Amino acid sequence: MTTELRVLSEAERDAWFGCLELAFGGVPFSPESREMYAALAEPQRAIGHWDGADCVGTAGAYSFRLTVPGGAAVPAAGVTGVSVSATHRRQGLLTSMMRRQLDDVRSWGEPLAVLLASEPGIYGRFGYGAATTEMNLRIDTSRVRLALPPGTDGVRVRRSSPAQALDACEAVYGRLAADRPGTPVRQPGWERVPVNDPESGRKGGSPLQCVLAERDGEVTGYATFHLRPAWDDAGPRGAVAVRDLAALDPASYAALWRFLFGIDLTSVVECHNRPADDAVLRLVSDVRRCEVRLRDGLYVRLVELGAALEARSYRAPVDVVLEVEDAFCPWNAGRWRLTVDEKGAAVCRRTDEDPELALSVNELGAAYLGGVSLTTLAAAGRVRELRAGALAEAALAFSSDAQPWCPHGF
Ligand SMILES: CC(=O)SCCNC(=O)CCNC(=O)[C@H](O)C(C)(C)COP(=O)(O)OP(=O)(O)OC[C@H]1O[C@@H](n2cnc3c(N)ncnc32)[C@H](O)[C@@H]1OP(=O)(O)O
Repeated sequence: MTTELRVLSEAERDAWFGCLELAFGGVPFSPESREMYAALAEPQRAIGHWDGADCVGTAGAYSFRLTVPGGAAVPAAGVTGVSVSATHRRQGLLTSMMRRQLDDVRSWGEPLAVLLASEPGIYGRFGYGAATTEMNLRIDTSRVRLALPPGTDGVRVRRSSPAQALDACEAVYGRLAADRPGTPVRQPGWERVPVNDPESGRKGGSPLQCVLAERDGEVTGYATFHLRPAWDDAGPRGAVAVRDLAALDPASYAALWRFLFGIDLTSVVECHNRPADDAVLRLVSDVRRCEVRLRDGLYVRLVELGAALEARSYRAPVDVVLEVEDAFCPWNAGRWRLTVDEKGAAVCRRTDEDPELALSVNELGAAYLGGVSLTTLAAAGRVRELRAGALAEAALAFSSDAQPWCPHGF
């Protein structure tokens, strides 16, 4: 069987989307979701595999800018919509799309590609490393109390509709983005994604609800959530399913959590996709009644290794020669000297000096946003130290204070 791989044309969009929908089980997207994603789509950056008139493979790449350690927003291809028809799986179609896509991303001059994987086993072979961790939480609010910081009572929490709160929420998101590596800087249209509310996403809960935190009339935070109220003779049994929560200061942050903890007819707060260092775990009285589950989040692929390593800043000076393996993008393979000055600014150049650390591009992708330590990767046998001291120096330089996190899907 032969298939043709080509850039998507306008006329082919519906067939491309149909292939994607079927590959994920055939449950149709809601009309609103479909319209929203169609508006965000960048067809000139999407590719499809065609078997005659049938679309049998899809892959897209949003033109993101991603926050990296130090706060810069670096061009990154946001890989999305990857699928191969069940009739054509395990014949190399995905591999050929990843080949074409990474060549394209390189030709566009974007040093990074990033994605959220449907399954963790798929993308390592293409040089992606899991760089962020998502924390899922289930808090027993009938038992857990919050230690509120001074000023919490001065924050007003008021209801708004998600649609009306959109601009205020975006302003908060935008102010927080530079401090959180892994955050996509949202471009116009993307503000709709966190408030998109198809019935299938509610899991039996209410339509999306929203509250704003305000001080002196200024919005200082927001939370969006679904409610699944329930009760019986023994008391409240319902759940608050938090979709999003962000605040500009500790008092606003605590006020939002206090509101969520106190909603009548509920005894559980569930959160999906919180950052691994979420301060809520430092507010609670009983961490044992907060079930924590960690999973992989954003995967990072250094497409142009030198440009990528120069685009972020570092926590400490370092001068280290890296020996990098990269079978899928061989232009990155070989020795690179990374030199970081006192201000954290880096120069990364080809060298033929003796290597001091040996690793593959996957480990560099995992460590890139500062959330996965090179020391931990070395303990797992995935980084080799060839000069004593090089590992500790590089691990410190690569680390980030805030844990990297990607707050929304794409
Ligand atoms: C960013 C995103 O959009 S993530 C979404 C990914 N899409 C999905 O999960 C939708 C359902 N699944 C699919 O559409 C397909 O099965 C895909 C896209 C995951 C794989 O497509 P295929 O064309 O079958 O992959 P291809 O034949 O190129 O396989 C390449 C290699 O990956 C392996 N592989 C493929 N799928 C998986 C998987 N789900 N888990 C682990 N390994 C996998 C293959 O075994 C093969 O390994 P090999 O190189 O050692 O032989």
